[in-house]
Amino acid sequence: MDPRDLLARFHMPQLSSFQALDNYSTPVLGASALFCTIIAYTIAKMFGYGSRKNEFEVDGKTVVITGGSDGMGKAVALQLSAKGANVVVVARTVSKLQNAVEEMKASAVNSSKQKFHYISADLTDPAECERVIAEVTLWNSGAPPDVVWCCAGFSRPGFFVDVPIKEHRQQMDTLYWTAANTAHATLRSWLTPVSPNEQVKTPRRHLIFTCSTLAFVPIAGYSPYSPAKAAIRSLSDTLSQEIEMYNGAYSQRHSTNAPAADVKIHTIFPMGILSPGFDNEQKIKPELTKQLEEADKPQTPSDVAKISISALERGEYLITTMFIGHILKGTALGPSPRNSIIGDTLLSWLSNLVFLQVIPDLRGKAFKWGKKNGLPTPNPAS
Ligand SMILES: NC(=O)C1=CN([C@@H]2O[C@H](COP(=O)(O)OP(=O)(O)OC[C@H]3O[C@@H](n4cnc5c(N)ncnc54)[C@H](OP(=O)(O)O)[C@@H]3O)[C@@H](O)[C@H]2O)C=CC1
Ligand SMILES: CCCCCCCCCCCCCCCC(=O)[C@@H](N)CO
Repeated sequence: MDPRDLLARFHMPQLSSFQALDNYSTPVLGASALFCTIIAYTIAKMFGYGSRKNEFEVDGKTVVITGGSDGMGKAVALQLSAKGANVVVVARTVSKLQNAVEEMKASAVNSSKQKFHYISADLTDPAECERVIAEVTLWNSGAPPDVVWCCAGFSRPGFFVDVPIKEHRQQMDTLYWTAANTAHATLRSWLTPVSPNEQVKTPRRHLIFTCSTLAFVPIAGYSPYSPAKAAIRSLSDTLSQEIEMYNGAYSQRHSTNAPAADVKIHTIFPMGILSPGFDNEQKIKPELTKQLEEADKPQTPSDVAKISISALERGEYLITTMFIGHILKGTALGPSPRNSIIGDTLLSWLSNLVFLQVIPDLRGKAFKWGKKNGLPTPNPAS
């Protein structure tokens, strides 16, 4: 059939001709122009154009980074040091922490003013998290840190039945509990009531979690890991609501007991990060998992850190670091607070259309894998 007949059948104007514009009424053109402007404005906003205020000012502030001795955590530590922050890195291995402190000193923007410190602690132990916050407060002349960024964690991939149940529990400890313990100790310190006459001007504080897009979209072979990351996302959403009660009380600080500062919660959802932890997980990752995540092109720790910090500076809450990550978030926004009502709504519509294809595709690939290769051989680490 002649394509022009097809267009005619659907009453569509022939777009090859400029005269086609005459076929539209002024209101339709006006509405389209308005719609395009809103989209352009939203996209410009997403990339930070036009917003002057930095919502994540770290110059002269004190920042604690768990998992700050390696990978993404270390990259964050170096970049915040380059922006003038005093930084404390926390992890277990002392030698790696000492290296990170040396590197932070080298990247400091004002080395005479900035201070750096490390604390060796296993954050799966809640008492250790209390100690970290107490030690940092002492080191910071009695003031709690301004920013706490939870980055500790690693992935132990494998199929659910192949991974010993004890190791599933260990992943929950390493991922969820290191974050929840740190958040608990931090918020207990930040939310201590201060009486109106003891209030001093204190800048907004930030608690940041590091999740993974696997919290939005699970992939076969990550069952030890994804549930723990999904739990962090749920904790983050709960806290983002709960903290509003304290922020509300803070708004009345001159007449009633209230915390010393406003608090904001944020969560980062990276895709693959080319870190030492990633090299380890690749060694034991099932081949099917590698195939299912092949659309992911892992980013360098410093790219992930840079993109995350820029999003924090724009004041975002749920933060993804690349296009596919935005799509994965868009399909799972659920009840989470939005960064932009229009942008996130359009993103979720697009993502939900894309996922009509992705859901059966992932399951189909898993089925085909079993049909072709039979049962998996449990990997050597299990
Ligand atoms: N790599 C990836 O592909 C992705 C990673 N992520 C997440 O991003 C974050 C950073 O990952 P990545 O850059 O790979 O990190 P690395 O694996 O390279 O480093 C992990 C850091 O966490 C510390 N750590 C681990 N366990 C504990 C513990 N029990 N107590 C205190 N510190 C601990 C490590 O130090 P030490 O061992 O000395 O304690 C190290 O500093 C993690 O939360 C990870 O789950 C998210 C998406 C993708
Ligand atoms: C256009 C849209 C297509 C969507 C296709 C779906 C692809 C899913 C990719 C999932 C990638 C998961 C990366 C998580 C990395 C991670 O957290 C681990 N490395 C742990 O360390």
